[in-house]
Amino acid sequence: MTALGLSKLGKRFGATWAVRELDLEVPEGELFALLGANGAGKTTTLRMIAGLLLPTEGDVSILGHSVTREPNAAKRPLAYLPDDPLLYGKLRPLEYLEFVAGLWGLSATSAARRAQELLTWLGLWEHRFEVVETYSRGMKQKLALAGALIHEPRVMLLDEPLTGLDAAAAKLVKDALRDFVASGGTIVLTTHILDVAERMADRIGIIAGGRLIAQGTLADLRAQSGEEGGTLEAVFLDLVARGSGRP
Ligand SMILES: Nc1ncnc2c1ncn2[C@@H]1O[C@H](COP(=O)(O)OP(=O)(O)OP(=O)(O)O)[C@@H](O)[C@H]1O
Repeated sequence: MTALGLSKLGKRFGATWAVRELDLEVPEGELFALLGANGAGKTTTLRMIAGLLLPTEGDVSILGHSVTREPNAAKRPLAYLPDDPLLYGKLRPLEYLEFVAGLWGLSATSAARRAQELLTWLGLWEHRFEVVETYSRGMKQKLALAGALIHEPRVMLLDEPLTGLDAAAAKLVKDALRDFVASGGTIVLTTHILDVAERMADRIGIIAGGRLIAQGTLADLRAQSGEEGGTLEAVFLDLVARGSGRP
C-alpha cells in the first residue's frame, strides 16, 4: 500500500513558491530521504504532509486519507518530529510523554506502559526524575523521538533527526529508525548528512528550488547524473547544479 502520496503539491509564500508541483509516492516499509540545500523546501514539504501548513495547490494522502479533506484520519497514523521540537522544560520525561499520549487519546495505563518502554529503550529511564530543561541536546532529541512514537504511528516524518547527536546517540536513533521500517513503518526524513542518506535510505529524493528534481535509489541517481560510480555527494552536487533555479 502507498503510505504517502503527494500530488502536484505546492506552497507559495507571497510571490515566492517554496515548493512547486511536487509528485511523490512512498510505499509502506520504505525509508525515503529528502536531500536539498538550505532553503530548498524540505521543511515546507514536511509541514504540508503533517497538515501544519495548508498547501497552495495539490494534496497529500497518508495511507489513503487526504490531509486536506480528511485531516483527522490522515494525521492519526502520523508522527512529525521537527528539527527543533517543542519540549516543556519544567516537565519530567514521564509527565511529558503522558501529556503527549493524552493528546492522542491513549489511556493512562497504556501511556504509562509505553512511556516506560520507550524511555528504557532510549536510555533515558535512569534520568526520569530530572526535568527536561536540564537534559542535553541529544537527550532532548531522544525524548522528542519517544514523544513521536508514543501513539505507535505507521508513518514518521523526521526533520534532521540526527543533527547534534553524538556517535552513540546517533547509532541508537538510526537503529530505532531501522527497526521501525523493518516492522512495516514508513519514514520520510530530511538530512544534510549525505552519509546517512546513502547508508539508510531505500530511496532518495533531491529537492532544489522547491522542485523534486530527481528521485530513486542511489544507483538510479548515479545513472541520472554524470557521476556513474560517484559518491552521493558528487551525484547530489551534479544533479542540483543541473536542476536548480527557482520555479
Ligand atoms: N513561513 C514562511 N514565510 C515566508 N517564507 C517562508 C516561510 N517558510 C519558509 N519560507 C521560505 O521557503 C523556502 C523554503 O524553506 P524551507 O524551510 O522549506 O527550506 P529547507 O529546505 O527546509 O531549508 P533548511 O535546510 O535550511 O532547513 C525558503 O526560501 C524560505 O525562506
